[in-house]
Amino acid sequence: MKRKKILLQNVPVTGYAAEGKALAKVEGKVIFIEGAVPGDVVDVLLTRNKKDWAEGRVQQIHSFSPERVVPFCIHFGICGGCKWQMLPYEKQLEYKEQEVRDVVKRIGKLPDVTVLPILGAEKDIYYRNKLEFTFSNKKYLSKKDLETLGKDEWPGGALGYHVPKLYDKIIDITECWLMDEVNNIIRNSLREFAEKNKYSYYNIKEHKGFLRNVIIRYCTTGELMVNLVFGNEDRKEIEKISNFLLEKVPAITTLVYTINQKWNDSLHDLEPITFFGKGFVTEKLGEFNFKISPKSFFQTNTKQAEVLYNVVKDFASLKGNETVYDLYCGTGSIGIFLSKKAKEIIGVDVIEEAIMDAKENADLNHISSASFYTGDVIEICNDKFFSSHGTADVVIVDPPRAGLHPKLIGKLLEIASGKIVYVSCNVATQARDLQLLSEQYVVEKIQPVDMFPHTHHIESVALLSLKK
Ligand SMILES: C[S@@+](CC[C@H](N)C(=O)[O-])C[C@H]1O[C@@H](n2cnc3c(N)ncnc32)[C@H](O)[C@@H]1O
Repeated sequence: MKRKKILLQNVPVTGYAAEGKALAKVEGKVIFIEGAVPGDVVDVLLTRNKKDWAEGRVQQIHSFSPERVVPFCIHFGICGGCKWQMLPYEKQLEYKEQEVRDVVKRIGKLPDVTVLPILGAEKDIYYRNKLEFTFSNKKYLSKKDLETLGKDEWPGGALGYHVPKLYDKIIDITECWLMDEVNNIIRNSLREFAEKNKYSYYNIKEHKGFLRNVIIRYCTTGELMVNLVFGNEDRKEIEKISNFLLEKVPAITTLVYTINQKWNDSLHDLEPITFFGKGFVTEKLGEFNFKISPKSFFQTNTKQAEVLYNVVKDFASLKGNETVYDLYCGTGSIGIFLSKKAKEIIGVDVIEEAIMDAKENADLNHISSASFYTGDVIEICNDKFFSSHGTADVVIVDPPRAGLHPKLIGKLLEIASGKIVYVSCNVATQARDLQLLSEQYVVEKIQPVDMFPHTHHIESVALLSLKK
C-alpha cells in the first residue's frame, strides 16, 4: 500500500538541529527539516513520521529568514557539496559551536565541560586539496530542464558530482568553489575536448564507456596532480587527451591515468600509470612534507589540518620524554606532526597502504622515533603490544564517524595513560565515548575546528586527563 504524503504548511522554523537540519514544532511534535533556516516559514513534505518526531524536506519557502544570504554557487540546491551557503559563514560557525555544546550536555551528560570557541577557516572557498568528478552518460535534469527539453532530444552526458542519494545521476558542474579556479579549467576543458572528439561517457548501468572519473589533487606547495580514469584501455586516445590537458593546463606537475573496468568506482585495487611527472605530489603541514600518491588518504583541507594538528599538539603539551600512541593514525600525519616533541610515536591503522605511506612519510622527514603498525586497534592494542612498546604517556585517537569501539574504550581505561587527546569528525559519537571515558578521566576541554565551510561537518578535539 502506498503511504500517504503529508505536507505541513506554513511552518515557522524556530531553531537549528544537528547535521545541518533546522527545527520546528508542530502541535507539540518536533520536526527536523532539511533545507530550512531558523526564521523561515516553510511548507514541509514529511519523509519520516514517528510518534514524537518527524523529518521532512522544504517544499516551498513562504517567508525567508533574515539570516539568509544569496548562495554564491550556481549549482546550489541540487549539488550536495556546500549545502549551507544560504547562511553567512559566521552564522554557520555559531551553529556548529552550539551543536558541540548541545551534544556534550545531551549525549555526553557532561554539562560543565569547557567548549572553546570554534576555530573557523581563513578561507571558506578554495579550501579543498582533492576533488573527484565523474563522467556519466546520464545527466541530472531539473524540473525546468525537463520542461524545456524536446520530447526526443538527448540531454547529453555530464561531468560533475553525484546527485545526493542518486547513484546513477550526475550534475553537470560548470563551476566549483571548493578548489582553486584550476579545477574549473581542468574539468571544463576536458568536457569540451571530450565532446569535440565524441568520446563516450561512462554508463554505470551497462558498464561501458571510455571516460569515467577525474581526480584532482592541488597542494599548497603548488604541486598539481590529475588522475584520469578510463573505462577501457585505448592507449592512442588516452595519450591524446592527456597531451591536450597538459598543454591546456601547464600548472599540472604530474598526470597519471587508471584503467577501471570494474563495476564500482573504487581505485584502491588498481594501479595508476604515470604519464607525466613523478606520479605523486608533495604537501606540507607545518615543517613536514607528505608524499601523496594517487591512492593515498590525506586530510582534504590542508590549512585547517594544520590548525587541527596544532590543537592536538597544544593539548598533548609534550615535554620530549613521552611515549605517544597515535591510534587510527591513517598516513601518520598527526604522529609525524608531534614527533619532534615526543620520545616515541607508535601509530596503528587498519589500512595497510596508509601504514606504508606513514612509514614513507616518517622516512621522508628523517624521523626515526616513529613506528607504524597495520591492524585493527581492538586486536592489535593488547597488553603485549603496550608492554613491548612502552607505557603510554599520551594516547591520541582519531576514529572514523562511528567513534571508538567499546573494547578499545575498555582497554584505554585499563592502560590509564596520563592523557587522551580525542580527535573526532562526529561530535555525537565523541560525546558518547567521552561519557564512558569520564569514569576515569576528566574531560578538560573541547576545541571545535571547522574543516569544511558551507557544510554541517564539525571536527572537534577533546583533552582528557587521568583522574588523580
Ligand atoms: C579519521 S581517519 C584518521 C586519519 C588520520 N589521523 C589523519 O589525521 O589523517 C580514521 C582512520 O581510522 C582507520 N580505522 C578505521 N577503523 C579502524 C580500526 N578498527 N582499527 C584501526 N584503524 C581503523 C581508517 O583507516 C582511517 O585511516
